[in-house]
Amino acid sequence: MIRFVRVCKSYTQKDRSVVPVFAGLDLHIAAGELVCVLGASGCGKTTLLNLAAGFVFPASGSVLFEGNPVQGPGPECGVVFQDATLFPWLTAYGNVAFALKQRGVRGQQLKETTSEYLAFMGLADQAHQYPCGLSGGMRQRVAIARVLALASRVLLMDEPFSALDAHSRERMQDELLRVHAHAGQTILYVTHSVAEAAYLGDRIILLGQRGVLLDIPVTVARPRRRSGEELLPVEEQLRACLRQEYTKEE
Ligand SMILES: Nc1ncnc2c1ncn2[C@@H]1O[C@H](COP(=O)(O)OP(=O)(O)OP(=O)(O)O)[C@@H](O)[C@H]1O
Repeated sequence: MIRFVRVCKSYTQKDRSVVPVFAGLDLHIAAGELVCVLGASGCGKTTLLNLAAGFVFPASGSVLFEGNPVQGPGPECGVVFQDATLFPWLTAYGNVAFALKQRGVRGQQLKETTSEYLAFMGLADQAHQYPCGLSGGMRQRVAIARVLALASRVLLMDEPFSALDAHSRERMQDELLRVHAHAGQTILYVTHSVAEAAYLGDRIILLGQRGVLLDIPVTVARPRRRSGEELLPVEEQLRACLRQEYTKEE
């Protein structure tokens, strides 16, 4: 569904120095896959999502969505960042409805879809609260409800739960798995947590300074046990690879 073909990407800093990020990255993401992306800080995880979303473009090579070059942000991709970016002057309901209105949804369908997705994320009672009256977890759930309501076929998630407390994070991870099992979106999920990647991923990609270091499937059946012994071999493989990468940097 998404293909990165010999993608080269670098950034020019203010002092004109060039930071190379990808030099010939090849990656294929199949429809319906939940792919977790791990890697040391600065290796290009966010850049990978931004390329898939059409927020930035490769210097050479191509990023393809169903065979066509990604030419800019489109309705097929929903993006969730680390901190929910909600309009503070709109309620939870207003934030979800606004996104739907942008897509031309009106009238009864607008009301029904907005309410349905807020309820799906457990926010029916908070629908008329403004973001400042919601907890961080609730704001993040509104952001996810907004993306899900748009029925994007691809979800690009950049450390979406990292600002949450441990309990909320686990709940949100399970909600994401429930949504994925229900709607089968293709998900690219950036995380710094080996345990989170092993718990969520169908497949884990470990990025390093020289591109993809590891690309492994997680074949453990769901529901998985958090840090269960079935996941240990995957976690250990990832940790060993990350350790090596950090050692090289030092
Ligand atoms: N807009 C930009 N302008 C200049 N340099 C950038 C820009 N965006 C990213 N970079 C640089 O590109 C490299 C990759 O950044 P990116 O944010 O993709 O990494 P990351 O793996 O997501 O990092 P982290 O885990 O810390 O979020 C970094 O060295 C970063 O400083």
